[in-house]
Amino acid sequence: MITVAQALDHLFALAPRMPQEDAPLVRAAGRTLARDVAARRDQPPFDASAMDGYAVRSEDVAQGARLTVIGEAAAGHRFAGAVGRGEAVRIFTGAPMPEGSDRVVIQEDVTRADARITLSAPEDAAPHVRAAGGDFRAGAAMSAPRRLRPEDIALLAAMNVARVPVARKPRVAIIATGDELVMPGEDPGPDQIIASNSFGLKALLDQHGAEARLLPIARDTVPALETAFDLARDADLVLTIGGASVGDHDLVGSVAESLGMERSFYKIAMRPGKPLMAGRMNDAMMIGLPGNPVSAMVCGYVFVLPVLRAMLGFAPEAAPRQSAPLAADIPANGAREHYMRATFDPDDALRAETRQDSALLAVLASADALLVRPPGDGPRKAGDMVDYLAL
Ligand SMILES: Nc1nc2c(c(=O)[nH]1)N[C@H]1C(S)=C(S)[C@@H](COP(=O)(O)OP(=O)(O)OC[C@H]3O[C@@H](n4cnc5c(N)ncnc54)[C@H](O)[C@@H]3O)O[C@H]1N2
Ligand code: MOO
Repeated sequence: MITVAQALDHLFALAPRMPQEDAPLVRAAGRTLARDVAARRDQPPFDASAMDGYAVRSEDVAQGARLTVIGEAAAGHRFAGAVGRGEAVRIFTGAPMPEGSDRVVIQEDVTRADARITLSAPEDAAPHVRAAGGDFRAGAAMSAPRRLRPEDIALLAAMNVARVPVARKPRVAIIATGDELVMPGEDPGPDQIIASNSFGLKALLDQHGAEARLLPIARDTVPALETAFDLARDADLVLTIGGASVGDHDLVGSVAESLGMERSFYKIAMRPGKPLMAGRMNDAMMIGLPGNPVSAMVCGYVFVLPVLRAMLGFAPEAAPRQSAPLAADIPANGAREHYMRATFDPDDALRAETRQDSALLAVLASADALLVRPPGDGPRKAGDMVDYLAL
């Protein structure tokens, strides 16, 4: 069996990089920027007023000073003339500063009578002017790769980038396998259960930038699996769930190989998730996940998400780990890296769940983290620092 780190290296070597495509701004949130983009203009493009008030020359500002209002500047409408000594221009937030003026006195500090204003003691000495290019200059770059957040979309819009170069969404085909499975909402027979982890994986992958598709459940027969792989032909990544172990009905590996899958590895020294397999399948990549619901989800976090990020153009890196103190003693770990379901106490200490069976979705759903135990780790005491993956 190989280690988790070795498996990740193999997976990164198999992961196809997504081509670039253009997305309109309104569709770009959550997508991954595929190359650096540059601002097409300065922002603001002119010195602009930051307040509603009067644009003046700063040498004219004194308590009791009286100035003549010679015109108006509003956002989108500049004042055509210039402000001379003893003059002011009525101005509103966002308007270009008139020539000659270098300061805005806010209207709260002014008494107006017809075309005359009198300045009272100013509340502050701030000029209330936003300098041209003060936010960003033309040519300023947003660097790729970057998962575009709503604030990035706003910045791209201000940069006048209407179409955004993004990585194509990786197409992931998810194949749940097993005679015992029915879809949620169906009427299960007495020996049947509801397919669950396929839905969890789709949610996980879609949330992280994939376009995941659930194929019909494949029965434990060679023709059913062949049909499922055929339906997955256009995928960049084929994810199977179940049928990965050593039982008589575990056919996924052999059927995939008969269809041209070149296996890269099978079995990892980890718990849960041991019977993971992966390989190249024609132009796509195939990952065979173990069927146990928690095993499949844990492998989703530990392997599939880092692969997805690599496909989107991010550096090939393991899922980020954090550390926290243990809430209670835990016994020595075995020879496999253990991803234990754990919750945070109110004091932020991490508590391993007592029940760690890889079939228990309720335990996984109430967990905050996967506590990572290295292979052969000795017993640990409350207060010891441990690594975890946040869920
Ligand atoms: N003799 C051995 N038996 C098993 C071993 C082993 O090393 N030697 N490994 C065990 C481990 S660890 C795991 S994990 C499982 C993985 O088996 P498979 O990948 O072949 O999965 P299945 O047998 O098809 O299913 C296991 C379990 O999960 C349920 N399942 C499957 N798919 C789904 C789904 N989409 N949604 C919900 N539940 C699903 C299935 O009904 C089974 O209960 O093998 C152990 N056995
Ligand atoms: O590896 Mo299995 O995934 O331990 O339950």
